Amino acid sequence: MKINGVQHRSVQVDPENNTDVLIFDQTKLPFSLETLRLTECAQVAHATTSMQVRGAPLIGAVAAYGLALALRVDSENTAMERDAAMLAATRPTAVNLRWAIDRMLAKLRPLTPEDRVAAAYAEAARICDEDVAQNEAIGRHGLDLIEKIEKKKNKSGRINILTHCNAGWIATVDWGTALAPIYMAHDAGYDVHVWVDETRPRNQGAALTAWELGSHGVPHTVIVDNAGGHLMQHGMADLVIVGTDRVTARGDVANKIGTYLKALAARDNDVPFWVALPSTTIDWSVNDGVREIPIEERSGLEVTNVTGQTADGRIETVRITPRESAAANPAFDVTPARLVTGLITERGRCAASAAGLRSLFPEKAGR
Ligand SMILES: CSC[C@H]1O[C@H](OP(=O)(O)O)[C@H](O)[C@@H]1O
Repeated sequence: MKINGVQHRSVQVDPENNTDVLIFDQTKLPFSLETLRLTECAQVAHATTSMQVRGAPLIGAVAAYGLALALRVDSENTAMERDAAMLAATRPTAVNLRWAIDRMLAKLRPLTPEDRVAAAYAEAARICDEDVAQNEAIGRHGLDLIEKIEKKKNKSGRINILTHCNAGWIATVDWGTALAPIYMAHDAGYDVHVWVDETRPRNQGAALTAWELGSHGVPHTVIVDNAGGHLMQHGMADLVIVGTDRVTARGDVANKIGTYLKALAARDNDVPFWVALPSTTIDWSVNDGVREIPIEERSGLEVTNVTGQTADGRIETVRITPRESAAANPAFDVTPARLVTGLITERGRCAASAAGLRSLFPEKAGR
């Protein structure tokens, strides 16, 4: 995505040394855009658990480079398997992380240790290039959906889309998933406006989606997470598009906490609820999302404290609850397929069902 006319990806290898991994520190946004230089595997793991880097497709891509960094230190089997397992364990819900590590190991295990470093960087680069192409295709298939909705509207041409959390270009290598169709619709001249769920507790919407859309000139309004149902009741949302961290073989969708509640409100108000994802987010090995998808439990401090910028520009974290109050912080929830209007993938749109997914990915049918 372009920022001030300069093309950016969310992860790249430093062209100066073809070794170090460069990401944006997403915990610094929207107040500053800072590049983080990762030179060893442990730094990749920390960046992932601390959410300096986040977003299902992106944490997979960065973990792939993390394994390449690890192999530079020790490319023997024992170290490779240990470092791969450590990276895969950094976050449990986004299947892209496990998928990327498994793909890297499948490529690297047959090689001699001497050949592994170069092969790892090359495979990680392929993962990144594929993510960009997949997300661009998601954008095109989502744009077609927005165009259809725009034609059906009998009021002003403005298309109001609600999104939850951040599934933009900064959550992927580029383009994003849920935001890719929005960028393309905006660039195509459609009057698109986005209701941006703040997305407590880490405020990925208020801090990241709002920053992304504002940087690209897309009209948007930040709202509290609990306002979405009201807007839908009053016909102020034409469409909901969200990203996802894991979709099951029957179309159940794990995504940022609060997504399920949005889907319930959308169903109650006949608002189309679409989920955008590259096929690397599909977990063909599970069906029942509520029972089978591991939900990350994060620190309660993310609930009891908030971080923001003071009037004189300082970044501060303050407590918003009594010290003695406990806090629970499940980071994701699962929306059953029955509440999902459809899935937008790089191969097109389909119903959130086993048959729908098989129609787009027949090679996975026999799994
Ligand atoms: C295309 S990002 C998909 C997904 O990942 C985000 O989770 P997190 O911010 O915890 O990494 C969010 O659930 C997005 O919808």
